[in-house]
Amino acid sequence: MPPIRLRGVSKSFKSAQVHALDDLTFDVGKGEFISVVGPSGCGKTTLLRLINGLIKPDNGEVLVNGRPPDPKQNMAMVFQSARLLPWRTVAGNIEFVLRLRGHSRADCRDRALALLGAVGLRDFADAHPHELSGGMRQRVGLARALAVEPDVLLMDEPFAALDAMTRETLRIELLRLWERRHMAVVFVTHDIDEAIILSQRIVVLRPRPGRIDAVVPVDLPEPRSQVDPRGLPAFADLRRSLWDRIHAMGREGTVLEELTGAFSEHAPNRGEPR
Ligand SMILES: Nc1ncnc2c1ncn2[C@@H]1O[C@H](COP(=O)(O)OP(=O)(O)OP(=O)(O)O)[C@@H](O)[C@H]1O
Repeated sequence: MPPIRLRGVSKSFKSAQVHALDDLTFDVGKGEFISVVGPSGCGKTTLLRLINGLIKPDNGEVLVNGRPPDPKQNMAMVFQSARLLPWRTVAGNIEFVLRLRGHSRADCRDRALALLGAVGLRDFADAHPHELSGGMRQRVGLARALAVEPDVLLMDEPFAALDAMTRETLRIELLRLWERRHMAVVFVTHDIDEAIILSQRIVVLRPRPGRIDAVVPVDLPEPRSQVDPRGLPAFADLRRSLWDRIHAMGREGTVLEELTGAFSEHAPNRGEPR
């Protein structure tokens, strides 16, 4: 059984009369890194919330390690902002999660320091969140997520609020951690290049209701923490084909506005008529 399995999953928000997701079926394999892309409102965050069990599907089945999602499972989520406890130190934020899992005080401290070392923040263990930059706080968020040794890691646009250089550094750090630990990752992003750089497969969603438009394999060299694929012709081809797919959604007249807003920063041929 793969770590994540979805079969015919649909979800509506009746109060808002929104049919958010319709008939989603796919698996995420052990140690697989997949990204989910699609225009604003196509249901990416809803998909993550279904996988971590915060909400339940109306139809179909979501299984994590063969069971319905349960907060006690080894699963972690990273959001766009790290949501740290401001009154705790950096190490204290990680220790807190470990204490909840029943680790001894001394063990928590050792583990927290090791994790902070892994994300390059060992020297900031006793600082408070307000003393850190946005990128550093996201690193702490990542370390805290890894503290539970998740076999499923869900990430909702974790680098979207960061500047380009910090984003680049954190991508490489994430890849290094994933290459070492090989957890199953579902990474939501608006950034097509980021999706290609990080993933082994990309799930493209189309909106209203959110459906799978395609599941695209990324056949580029690994380990990606060492081989930057952006100069390769295969990268350009894949980027082009993803963009063609997304523009085709726009031509169908369903999503042009959202696409222009959400994807324009990275669109090839920006501003050129198509
Ligand atoms: N709790 C909720 N109640 C009502 N409607 C909701 C709720 N959560 C999501 N929706 C609606 O479901 C649809 C999908 O939302 P979702 O946040 O999953 O999209 P998204 O692809 O993550 O969007 P974005 O890229 O803008 O973050 C949207 O139309 C949204 O308004």
